[in-house]
Amino acid sequence: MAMTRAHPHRGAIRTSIATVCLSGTLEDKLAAAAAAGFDGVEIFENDLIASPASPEEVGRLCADLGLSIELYQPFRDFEAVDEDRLHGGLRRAERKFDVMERLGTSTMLVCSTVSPHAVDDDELAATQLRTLAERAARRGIRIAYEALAWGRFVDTWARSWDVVRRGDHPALGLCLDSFHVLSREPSPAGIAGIPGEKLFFLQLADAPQLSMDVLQWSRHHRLFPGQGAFDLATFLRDVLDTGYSGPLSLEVFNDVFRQSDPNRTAVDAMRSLRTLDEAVEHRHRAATTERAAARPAEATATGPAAGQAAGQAAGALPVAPELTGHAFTELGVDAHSAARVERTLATMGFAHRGQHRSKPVQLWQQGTARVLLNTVGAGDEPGGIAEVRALAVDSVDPASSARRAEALLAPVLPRTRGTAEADLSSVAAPDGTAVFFCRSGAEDHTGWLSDFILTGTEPAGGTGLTRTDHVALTQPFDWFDEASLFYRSVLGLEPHHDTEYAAPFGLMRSRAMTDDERSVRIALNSTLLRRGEWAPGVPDPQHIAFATDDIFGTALAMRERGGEILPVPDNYYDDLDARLALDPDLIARMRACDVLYDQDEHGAFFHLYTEMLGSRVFFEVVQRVGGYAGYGSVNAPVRMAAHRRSRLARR
Ligand SMILES: O=C(O)c1ccc(O)c(O)c1
Ligand SMILES: [Mg+2]
Repeated sequence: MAMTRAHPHRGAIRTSIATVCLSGTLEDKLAAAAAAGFDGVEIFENDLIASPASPEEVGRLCADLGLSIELYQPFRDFEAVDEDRLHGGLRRAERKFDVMERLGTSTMLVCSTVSPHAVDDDELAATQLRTLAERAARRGIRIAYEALAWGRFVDTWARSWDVVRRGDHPALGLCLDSFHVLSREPSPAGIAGIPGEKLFFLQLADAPQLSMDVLQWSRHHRLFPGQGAFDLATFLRDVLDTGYSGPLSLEVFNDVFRQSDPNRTAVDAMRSLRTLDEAVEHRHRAATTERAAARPAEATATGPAAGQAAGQAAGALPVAPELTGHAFTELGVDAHSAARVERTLATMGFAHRGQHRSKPVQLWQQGTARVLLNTVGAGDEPGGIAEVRALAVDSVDPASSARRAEALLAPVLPRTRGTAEADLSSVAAPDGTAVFFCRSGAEDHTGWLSDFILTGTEPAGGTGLTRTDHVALTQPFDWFDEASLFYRSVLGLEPHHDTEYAAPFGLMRSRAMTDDERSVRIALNSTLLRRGEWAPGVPDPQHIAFATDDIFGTALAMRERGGEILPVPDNYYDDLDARLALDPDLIARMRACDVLYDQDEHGAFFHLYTEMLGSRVFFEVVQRVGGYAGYGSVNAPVRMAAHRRSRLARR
């Protein structure tokens, strides 16, 4: 499906995905690309070679699926060689042109050579590419030349552009691949100066910032835009400014995606492209506004382009409505765990405020922190099931939030609606967690609280908890990048906290996302490697963190009510003293209350944990002082070891 928004310089943007991004056979990949709504594909040669279908049949299959074949790739190690090798290369190319003709595609990607037989002579490379382009042109084919970041000689976009310019043939143009460009030059200058008609193809990929061999980086760690560290919005903005009118094509080599359900990966890919498109649009608007402000006399000149973009935006992705907080978090509990979770909530100062009119769901509340306990069938988990089933955010416009989620291909969950029950929209996150969009204070159905028969009585004094600070979910290794893009794009959050740390049962990776106002925070954790069978910690723990303005007051009040706080070892406090030389009285108070500590350039962070409740859930209490932006992940290994210890003690 073509993106409905048009760039001011051009028509509707076509979307495309390289078959190499997806797992399976060529047929699996094409079906997945089509189902996710892509307009076209890049056919990766190995996928065709392994297919029993003839090129004509593949062409027809694509046509039947509504996919255009945007590119055939890769043609390698052609240029800057001696005459013999040139003839061999031209013969090889003619055979591939035959295949392309049969497929019905007209752009061939040629990667800059890595051959030991090539020579360092750009003039020769240009001349030979021109010969290739002449042959291609006779067959109605174009050559898109791409600099691999590890090319033997041509290894930057600037040098590939120089070769293309020297080659000077209408059927010879450039392929830009954001990975090769941004892995070498995070903010490349000059791309916008390439004439759009010489830019034949654009491949998009993101990647995490890694210090490693660039070929390994590219072949194993590429990600979809928005999942890594590259500034793709600025890059794409520059490319579109050239007047480029080809497709936006994703080309991601990734070890996990190569093994994942291609339908799922293709949806992730499309979500990424739609979100990138939106980010580019923001850049465009910001730039237009800046220009208009700087040069008022020219405001009318920039007006029409901006107007056109804004007009086209109707029907595009609904902007992410402002979020105002966590509305509730729903825990699934069973007969074994329910009593323990209820007792813990009570000792934390929560009151059982209401009962759902028709479902076995309790509402527990303190301040605006709300936990729903949904009794689910008994399982065979020791200690009982306790897990996060749903998280709900308060949105100023829940209907728009839901429309945005749908436009980003989030699976909409069926509404199980009874009489006088909230008609809340919810979608499924990649790990199955339901995400609800509410307006807790509203009178209409989004005011979901009216579904509960409230006890009427305000509970007598809590422990000082005011709101939900964050919800932390452990993601299966394979879904981490997908999940982080999901929460970012669907909820309009920005990632601002990415860390890795060594924990007792493996290396962990943590990424948190939040809105501008920091009213909703979601933290995702995962192991850095797939886990084996030895995973004696708590499998995939989840937690809800509640905010307090006085951690010591909260801790004492919890203890007065018989609450258990996760014990922290003395070694921890000795180290805190050694590292940070905090006021000894403060350390003594933390030690007495099992409160952990962290600080950053903005402020300080105090936090404490409960024991593990049932299979995988625990609670945290946090106090942020002076704009501390993190999550205390430096202390997570201490917490994990403590949870392990108390689990063993309870056996
Ligand atoms: O890793 C490679 O060989 C390879 C092939 C084709 C591409 O477009 C690319 O970016 C990399
Ligand atoms: Mg490429």
